[in-house]
Amino acid sequence: MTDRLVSQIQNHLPNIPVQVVSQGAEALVFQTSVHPYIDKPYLKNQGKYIIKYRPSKPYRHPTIDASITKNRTIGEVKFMNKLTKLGINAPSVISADYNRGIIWMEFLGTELTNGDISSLKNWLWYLEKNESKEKCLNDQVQSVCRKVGKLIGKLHLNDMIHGDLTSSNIILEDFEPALIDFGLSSYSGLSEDKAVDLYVLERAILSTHSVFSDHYNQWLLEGYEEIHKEFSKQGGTKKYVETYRKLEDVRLRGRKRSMLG
Ligand SMILES: Nc1ncnc2c1ncn2[C@@H]1O[C@H](COP(=O)(O)OP(=O)(O)OP(=O)(O)O)[C@@H](O)[C@H]1O
Repeated sequence: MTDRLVSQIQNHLPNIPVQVVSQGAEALVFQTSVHPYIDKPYLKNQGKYIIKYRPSKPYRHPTIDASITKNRTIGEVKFMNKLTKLGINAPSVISADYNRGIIWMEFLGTELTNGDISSLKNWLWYLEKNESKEKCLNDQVQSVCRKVGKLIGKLHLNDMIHGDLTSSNIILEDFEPALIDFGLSSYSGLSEDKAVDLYVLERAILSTHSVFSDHYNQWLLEGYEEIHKEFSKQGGTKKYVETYRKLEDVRLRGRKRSMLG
């Protein structure tokens, strides 16, 4: 399966060495050392780039498949470009081939001591496995969680919804978080949609980092509130209160659903 898809991308991008990073339901992610045009000095991690490839789905009608691939790729690129324009940390798009479902983007993150990529999930897991409780809950962890909350707050203040917030879709670069994976992203000013985005992350933190999830989630929300208060003249505080209220509703619905099975 992966071999077939790797040879597909190699047909699309001849002579570009690629290394598989991950295979999701929707896309394959590769790492490459090659920039499609020139080395751009403003990008971090020179000589390391990411190629996200949405392969065609053989079970879909070819015309519909081509249209879905093209629209999703355009949607993700537009979303990422808007983030870059707004100064919200996320990889910069370098190049895209909409018809083939390819996005060439900036590589973010570093290697942790154990060789894993510095996603929030891997970093917290590393601490949880190797360090004391004190270190897992120290000022640095608290500061990173608050920064993540602020980052998501910035996104929501711009009426942008990530759609798949998890600790693996947050990459740390010098302890500064950046968002990745905008395959399910959308635009909405509704507090309900923002609350669902927060709830998805809250549940992801609970299941992935169960021991300290209460602390992490509390700090995330504190950061989220803080950034809204910084924009209180633009209605930030009101927006925070509305979204927080909705979050409580969404949590309640979630609890009812799990009680009913
Ligand atoms: N810009 C980037 N810099 C560094 N690593 C990245 C970048 N983009 C993606 N990755 C790596 O590739 C993995 C998968 O990327 P992404 O989540 O965008 O793809 P996906 O196919 O939607 O994944 P999934 O279906 O698992 O959510 C990430 O977890 C991360 O490890």
